[in-house]
This record gives sequence, structure tokens and C-alpha cells, in this order.
Amino acid sequence: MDCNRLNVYFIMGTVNCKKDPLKTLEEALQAGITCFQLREKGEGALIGAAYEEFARACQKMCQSYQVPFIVNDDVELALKLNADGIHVGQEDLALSTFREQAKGKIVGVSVHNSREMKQAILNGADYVGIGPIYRTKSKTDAKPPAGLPFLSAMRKQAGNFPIVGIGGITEENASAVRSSGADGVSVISVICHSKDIKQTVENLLLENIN
Ligand SMILES: Cc1ncsc1CCOP(=O)(O)O
Ligand SMILES: C=C1C=NC(C)=NC1=N
Ligand SMILES: [Mg+2]
Repeated sequence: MDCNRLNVYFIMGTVNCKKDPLKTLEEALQAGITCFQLREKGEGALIGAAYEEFARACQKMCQSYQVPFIVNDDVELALKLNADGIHVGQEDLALSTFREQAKGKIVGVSVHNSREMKQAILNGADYVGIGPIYRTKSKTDAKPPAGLPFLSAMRKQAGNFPIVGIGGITEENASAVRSSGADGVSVISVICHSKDIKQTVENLLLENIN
């Protein structure tokens, strides 16, 4: 996976949005997010036909902006929609099974320590999500904030393997996350709660990509 794709990796579910989630996604895509993950979970999350319909609407929008459409955890839906990839946690299925069913798709894995990262890389992940870097309110069962030193240590171990930082990332701390070794920043609330999504995404983007 081209690590520039991870530059600004927006994650959203209907639960995270105060205003219309599709409008939020459209504005974020127009502003230049480089990757999108549908993460529909938590109290009041869509299920069944409504969930699938929403997912298809998000996918269609991402396609019109040539932005990868990644599905969190739900491998079955990802396969059904022929999504561009999945993102799974440690508890989700073995990557090998997904790999068999979805050749050439993006596979991202959440990791919290060096053993998990080593395993994810060996299992053929395309990138790892490392965090939470800072305190987050968007994931109820998040582990304690790991901080920048942890991210730097993981970068040292990973060589130039694609890494995206996640957890409490804002316009103010995004550059510190990048200089600590992340190829990009993955965010939920800073975009979902933004009053000016265009400005927010611009402030998060690392412009002069080589
Ligand atoms: C999905 C996830 N994994 C670790 S923290 C987190 C939530 C990130 O949300 P926010 O950007 O609002 O802190
Ligand atoms: C938990 C996560 C960690 N990293 C990414 C990119 N997505 C997630 N859902
Ligand atoms: Mg999961």
C-alpha cells in the first residue's frame, strides 16, 4: 500500500456525526481526505438493510473521488460490496482467511504493541493502525493513550512499513504524530465535529508529498 494513501485517513460511522453523515463524508472527500473507513458501531449504529444501504452510499461517494473505501471489522459486508479493503482488530478474523477471499484488497490491522505489529506484518497486512496516541472519546473500549514515544519505538521496529496513527488526533497535534513516525493520521471526531471541514482537512494534510 502506498503510504501516502494514509495521509489523512477519515473514519466515520453514523454514531460519530451530529449532522448528516453523508454530507460530512462528501465535504471531507471534497477537502481531500486520502482514505475512508466506514466504522459503524456503538449505541444506535445502523444494522441490516439500513446499514448496507448507508455503506453503499459511502462507497459510491468514495469511488467518485477515487478514495479507497475500507470497511471496519465486517468482512462479510466488505466482500459483498467488493470494498477496497478491511480494517480489523486483534479479535477479528485471521487475515489469511480474508486474504484468500479478497485478493488484492487492502488489509489494515490495529496493533497495540510490538508483538502484535510483528504478527500483523508477518500475516500480510498492508498497514497497521497504532494508537490510541492521545485520549479519545470515540472508542469506548480504547486502551490507555500510548503517546508519541511509543509511536516512535514502533516506527523504529517497523522500518518503512506503512503506519497510521490514531486516537485523539487534532489539527494541533497531527504534525507531532507525523514527526514521531506515522505516515498519516487517522481521525474521527476532529472531522465529524468540525465547523469547517474543508479547513480542518487542509490543516491535517501533509501537503508537499514527495
Ligand atoms: C477507532 C479508534 N482506535 C483507536 S482510537 C480510535 C478512535 C479515534 O477517534 P478520534 O479521532 O475521534 O479520537
Ligand atoms: C482501531 C483502528 C485503528 N486504526 C485504524 C486505521 N482504524 C481503526 N478502526
Ligand atoms: Mg474490531
